[in-house]
Amino acid sequence: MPTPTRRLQLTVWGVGLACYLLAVFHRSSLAVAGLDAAERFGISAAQLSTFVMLQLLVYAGMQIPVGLLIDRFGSRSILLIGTALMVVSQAGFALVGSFPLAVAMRVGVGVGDAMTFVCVLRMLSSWFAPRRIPLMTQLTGTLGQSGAIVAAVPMTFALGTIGWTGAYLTAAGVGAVVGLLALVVLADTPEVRRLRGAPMSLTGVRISLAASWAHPGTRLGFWIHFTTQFSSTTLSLLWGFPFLVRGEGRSAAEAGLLLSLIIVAVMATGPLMGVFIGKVPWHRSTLAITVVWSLMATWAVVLLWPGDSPLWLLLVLMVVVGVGGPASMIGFDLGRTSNPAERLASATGIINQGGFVASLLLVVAIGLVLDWRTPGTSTAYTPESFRWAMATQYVLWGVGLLQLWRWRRRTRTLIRAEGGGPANVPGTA
Ligand SMILES: N[C@@H](Cc1c[nH]cn1)C(=O)NCC(=O)O
Repeated sequence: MPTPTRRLQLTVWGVGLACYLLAVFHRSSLAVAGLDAAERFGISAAQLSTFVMLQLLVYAGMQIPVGLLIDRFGSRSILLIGTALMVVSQAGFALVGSFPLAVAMRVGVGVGDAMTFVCVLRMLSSWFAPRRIPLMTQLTGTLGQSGAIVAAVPMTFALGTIGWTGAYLTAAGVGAVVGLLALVVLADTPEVRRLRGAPMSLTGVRISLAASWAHPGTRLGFWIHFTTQFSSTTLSLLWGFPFLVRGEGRSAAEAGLLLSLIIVAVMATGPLMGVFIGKVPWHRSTLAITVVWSLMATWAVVLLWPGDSPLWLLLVLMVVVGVGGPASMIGFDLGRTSNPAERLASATGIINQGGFVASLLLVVAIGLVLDWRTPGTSTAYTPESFRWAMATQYVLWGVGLLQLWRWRRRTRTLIRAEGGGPANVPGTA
């Protein structure tokens, strides 16, 4: 294949990244508007959290269909549909006044969001040489997370100045501009603008998914994503603010700054991890396991600390939690090196479900435990109830680590059987 110029590669990557950043922005744009949303739709805090749960549910549930659609219709087409869906739904969210319609619009945003990341990763694997993909993948995941900062700062400003409808319509407008850019610039591969895979019967779909799932590398990728990401997703999307304010006695301003540190840690460590896994692919899972142990240890110190944790400890916690994000991307690299191109997107979709399923389970578990440990129907959760609730993470880490070890052993055995080894991991050269 003719090598595309570096400039063209970077242009395609930049536009794909802009689409993903926009998806993260749309996904996070409700986090700063909680109070306005409660007032606008006349809903309680519990109903507000259904938005987040629904969003995670839709995201996770869409991953396999989206992966299959990409393998069949190409990443460009699916990415454009996803971006258009987010624009229309976000515009609808700006205009509707009832809770059920608002929920329907958030589902639309969630479906569009679910289509974005897997498309961008699939496109990268066609545009860049295999040795560059780990770094480009990390850069995409890392820089894309800044969409959450864009959602936090300018969105708060827009809500305060031009109001709900103006702020969400502006967000939709920005999305439309990025969508147009994607329409003009993106191509599935350097040679083919609109790639189409073979039509798939239901049996074909079943066989392809079963083959991806049967590969130990896909399974290892799934469990890496499952185990490393949920702490940061859950804190960022819902429980971080109440945990820091009610559970750790921090002011609202301190809590906001601490949560922003998660994104700073993502930005700082993502590229380093990309370089590491590109150079020592054999130890991708070792790095993921190290991050999981660090998460477990740091959370243990915070939860066992007598009284409120000191600020330095919460700073460390946010950094370690942030590192979990880039660590989860290791899962995608395992998916890439374990599956052929024609089922790469569906394998990526399977892996991408891991962290979001775990986050959904955790969001629900924290809510249930908080209610269980708080007397009556009060939502004045105590620091003690937050300790119990946050400790539910250890169940997910326990299950995840066991599976991680199991599938890492099998993946390594398979690589050795195929003639590879520590110095020579197939698909990484
Ligand atoms: N693990 C995340 C991305 C990430 C990278 N660094 C921090 N987080 C992930 O799976 N992303 C999928 C998505 O749609 O955001």
